[in-house]
Amino acid sequence: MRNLKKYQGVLPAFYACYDDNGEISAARVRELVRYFIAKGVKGIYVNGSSGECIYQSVQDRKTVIEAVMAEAKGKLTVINHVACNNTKDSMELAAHSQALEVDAIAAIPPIYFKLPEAAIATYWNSISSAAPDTDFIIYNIPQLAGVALTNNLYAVMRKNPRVIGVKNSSMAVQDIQMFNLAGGENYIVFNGPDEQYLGGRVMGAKAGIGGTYAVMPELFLQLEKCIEEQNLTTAAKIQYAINDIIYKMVSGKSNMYAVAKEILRINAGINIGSVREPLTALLPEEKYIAEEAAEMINCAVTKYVKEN
Ligand SMILES: CC(=O)N[C@@H]([C@@H](O)[C@H](O)[C@H](O)CO)[C@@H](O)CC(=O)C(=O)O
Repeated sequence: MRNLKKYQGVLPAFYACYDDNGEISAARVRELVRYFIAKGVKGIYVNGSSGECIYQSVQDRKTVIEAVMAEAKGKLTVINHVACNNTKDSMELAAHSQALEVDAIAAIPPIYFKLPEAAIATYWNSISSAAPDTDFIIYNIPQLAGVALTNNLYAVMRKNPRVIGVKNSSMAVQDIQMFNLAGGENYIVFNGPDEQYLGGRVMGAKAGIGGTYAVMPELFLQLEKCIEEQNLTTAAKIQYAINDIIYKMVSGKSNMYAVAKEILRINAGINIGSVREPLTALLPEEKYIAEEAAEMINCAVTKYVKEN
């Protein structure tokens, strides 16, 4: 049996940290890592959707994970997403990740062209072969990738001994139950949609990776604690508070990650820049959205964390 404990818990998706010119800032990456260490999360998921990987170069992504590991090694579980939508660059990032001794690499399927499952398996196994000593996590996010992981493809991938599980961001929580049943105790499923962290954990996910954890890690840690204690009544209340905050964050035209970065400036005094075009930066007339969400977070933390 594998020891998957280092993955079991709350793992915020790491944001892209840019300087004032929109270039990757290693210093700001390291500051955000220190923030997560101080918050007591289990680990971080780097260079994923929340990390704006789709809009970054291979060198950008190498710079990010190098700065992350300089600060996080030995202190956080680090999963690095390496898919680049072509096999060659993805393998280069996989090999680079192994050299840095990340805990695991992850990969979405190839996007744009809808490839047959055999081609997807070849793509993933080629990436994994470039990091032969590193755990491999399948990233299922059909609403963005346009390709869904099936039980058949998951069975094929479990023949690769480096595959340890699935980060499941599909909105159908039953997918978590399906993949958890298929893999059993020797594999892990991570819950992807933050709005259904509770549902995903109840249906079989043993951990969560999410794009909004960064602005409210205390709430997800308290939610996880309530789940572990089987206090589902309070767990539901915290999940509802989290969802109200997410709905506020996405209530305007500004990209959610631009809003999230403003919340970090307001609540944590951390400046990690804006978002990279074509994502929409925080519109001046929508700054109130971040301010109100920041206040909602502080109120929920006082109510569900500090008073307990
Ligand atoms: C479609 C999408 O981005 N899903 C997010 C969620 O965490 C999402 O941000 C959250 O549920 C808010 O809608 C994650 O599942 C993916 C993610 O965090 C990442 O890859 O960085």
